[in-house]
Amino acid sequence: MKKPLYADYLQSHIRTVPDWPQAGVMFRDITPLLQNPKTFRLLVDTFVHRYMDEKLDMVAGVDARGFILGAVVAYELNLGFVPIRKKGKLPFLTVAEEYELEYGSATVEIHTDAVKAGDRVLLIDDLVATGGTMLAAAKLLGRLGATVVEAAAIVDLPELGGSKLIADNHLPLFTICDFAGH
Ligand SMILES: O=P(O)(O)OC[C@H]1O[C@H](OP(=O)(O)OP(=O)(O)O)[C@H](O)[C@@H]1O
Ligand SMILES: Nc1ncnc2[nH]cnc12
Repeated sequence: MKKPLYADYLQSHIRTVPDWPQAGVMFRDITPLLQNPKTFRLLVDTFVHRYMDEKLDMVAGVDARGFILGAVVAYELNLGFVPIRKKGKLPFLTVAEEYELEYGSATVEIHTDAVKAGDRVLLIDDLVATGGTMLAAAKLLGRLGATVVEAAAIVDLPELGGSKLIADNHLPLFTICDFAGH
């Protein structure tokens, strides 16, 4: 896939914090990218540019960093936004998907009326690591009968295998930059 315009510029505003939240993790911190008004605008516009001619019905964002990006992209595309949340946060009827983390497991949930059968949905998170979160979120949308047109994130960490897992599950994935070998 061709690199988006400004991919390197945007990537240069992602801060790496070694050994956070635990030893051995290189945490890719997107807060500087959001903090700077110029990079925040370019970031949002990169997604808007990619999807503005797609026939979409909804944007779904993943708890929590996917909310920051997903809501703004939805607004700019004149679409509604639905949250996919960690377990126990949504008040109405939900469906849930459990998925494996590096250690243990986690659960994400969506309201049963968040999307309709046949809806074409753009799924947004900030980052793909093992891919478990993005795949579980896509499964929830699939269980409600929606089509995930694409899963989108700012960052791919290919060494953790998520983008391959997502491709193996036939889910289209768009990311702006990756940290292979960094
Ligand atoms: O590809 P995976 O291995 O599933 O990891 C990616 C997920 O991990 C991070 O969220 P985290 O669970 O740390 O939650 P947060 O957004 O609340 O910080 C990130 O924002 C993704 O949602
Ligand atoms: N290395 C990492 N940096 C930021 N968010 C993450 N989520 C999972 N792994 C991550």
